Order: sequence, then structure tokens, then C-alpha cells
Amino acid sequence: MSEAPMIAIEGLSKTYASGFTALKNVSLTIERGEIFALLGPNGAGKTTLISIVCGLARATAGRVTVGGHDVVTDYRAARSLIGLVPQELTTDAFETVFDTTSLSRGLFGKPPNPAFIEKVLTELSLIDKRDSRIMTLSGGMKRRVLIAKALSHEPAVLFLDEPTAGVDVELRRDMWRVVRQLRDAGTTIILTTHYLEEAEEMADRIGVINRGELMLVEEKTTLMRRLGGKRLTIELAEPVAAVPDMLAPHGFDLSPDGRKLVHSYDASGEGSAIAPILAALAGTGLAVKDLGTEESTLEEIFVGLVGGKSGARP
Ligand SMILES: Nc1ncnc2c1ncn2[C@@H]1O[C@H](COP(=O)(O)OP(=O)(O)OP(=O)(O)O)[C@@H](O)[C@H]1O
Repeated sequence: MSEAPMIAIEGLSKTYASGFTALKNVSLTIERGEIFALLGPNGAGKTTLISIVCGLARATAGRVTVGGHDVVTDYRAARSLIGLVPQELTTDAFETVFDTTSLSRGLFGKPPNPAFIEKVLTELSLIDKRDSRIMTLSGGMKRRVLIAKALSHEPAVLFLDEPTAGVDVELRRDMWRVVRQLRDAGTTIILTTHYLEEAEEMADRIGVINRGELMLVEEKTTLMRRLGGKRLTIELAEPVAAVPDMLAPHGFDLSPDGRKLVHSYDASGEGSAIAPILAALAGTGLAVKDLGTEESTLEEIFVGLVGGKSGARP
């Protein structure tokens, strides 16, 4: 079992009864001890994919193993390795934090282990609330309870479905810290997110999913370099016929109307080369109407990927 990857997904497709195809031939391998972020817009298929891996939904085609166990034919063994943190709290509002977490452990057939539950609550800064009822907790504390419940049976892999959707910045940073601690303690983490920033902050590897297709899977550092594109646009007071000689070596495109000079550059490196460009611009004597920079948006990245710019397929 230790030889098998933590999660192996092969040729997974899902068509709902409505006829809608939410996943198209997705293949992906997740190694032990990594934080993998599945990034995609609303409706991309993230929750569908997680539900199938966790055995909550059936695939139309393909196969998934968790720790070498098939999620359909060997469901119990596969599921016992997984902790799932859903988007919403569905636990009993009248239960205490300790009891609800302990109960979750029992659902997996594990014997009670109060010391372990207390350890989990301590790691999640919930120990002071161990005897508080869920209904009395803040939204952020409730999120932590969801994680505690998911960790209660000592899973090897933890799924976090949009762990920080709708939470404030402070709590988001707290959650990120907690997730990193769990990874450092040996848990494999898979999180879904809409936020590029979250993936950037947390992940070792990132998968981008759009309309049910896994567009790419890449090491975060490689992807960020690729996505770190910025554009400098110089709007001219008067149109020009061609890119001025002094700017040409810096790599500029001229808009068809001759009024905009556009320079694309990689903002991920140390300090951009903007200063020499501005010096060269001053040297041209051109009258500048406006100047601006923009970053690639997630939307543009997706459009770029859909356009087939990505060579990387899992
Ligand atoms: N039971 C269902 N029957 C039919 N279509 C469904 C069902 N569940 C989900 N879908 C559709 O499948 C697509 C993928 O949904 P899914 O929830 O997996 O997306 P997601 O990436 O998790 O989105 P979000 O970020 O909004 O949570 C959506 O278009 C959704 O409407």
C-alpha cells in the first residue's frame, strides 16, 4: 500500500442524470504529503470531482484509488483514509464541539480516543471551546469545527472544499496556517478554491479545471512564473505609424489605431525592467496621454488555456 500514490484518478468522467457532463476524462495523481490546489471558476466540476473521490458520487467512467484502494469496490478502506471538510456545516447546532468531533470519529468505526480529539482541538485553537455548543460559535470557529470533525478519524488525506469562501482576511490567513501545519504533520491536503491567491499561497502543485476538463497540472512555482504576466500600456496623445526606434528593443506592440504602445513583461522576477523603458520613452519625446499596468486575470488565464496555449496535460 505504501507504494501506491495517495490518490490516483484515471480517465474520470461524470454525466449527471440531467445529461450534463460535469467531468471529462480527468486523470490526476496526488502524491503523499503534498498540498494540491484545484483551481477553477464556479461550476467547473471541483465539487463533483471531490465527491467521486470521497465515494459520495459515482463516476460515469474511469477509476479512482485512494492509498491503493478502489473507491467503489473497496469503499470502506478508501473512505477511512479520507477526511472531508465540506463547504457548509451540517452538524447538530446543540452538540458541543468535543462531542460532535468525537462522534465523527465513531462514524468511522474508530474506538473513542479523547486524548486524540483534544489534540486536534488544540491544534485548531478550539480547545477553549470544547464544551461550547456549535450554535454559540462564530463563523470562523464553526469552520474550524468542520476541520476538526474531518480530522477526527486520523485520515491520511484531507479534502477542503473552498475552505475560505466568504471568510475575512484574518481567518483566511489562520486557516492557511492550520493547513500548513497539517501538511507538516504528514497529511496530504487537497483544496478547491476560486482564488488564485489562495492557490499561490498554499499549494505545492496546482491543477486548473474548467468546464469539467483538467486544463493543466503544474508545480506552483512554474505556474506562477507562467501566470505572472503583466502589461504596460502607454497611451499616446497623437498616433504614431510604428513603434519608435528607442522603444523597439524593449519589445512593444502598437495598437492598430497607433495610439497605444503595449509592452508585456514577467512581473514575477526581482524588480521589473520598467525604469529603462520609462527612460527610453522620455527620450522619444512622445506626448503621453496616460500610462497603466495590468495583471493577467484568472479569466484571461482560463481563456488562454482554453485557446490551447498550455502544452502541459496531466
Ligand atoms: N446533481 C447534479 N445534477 C446535474 N448537474 C449537476 C449536479 N451537481 C452539479 N451539477 C452541475 O455540474 C457542474 C459542476 O458542478 P460542481 O459543483 O462540481 O462545480 P464546482 O467547480 O464545485 O463549482 P463551485 O465553485 O460553484 O462550487 C455545474 O454546472 C453544476 O450545475
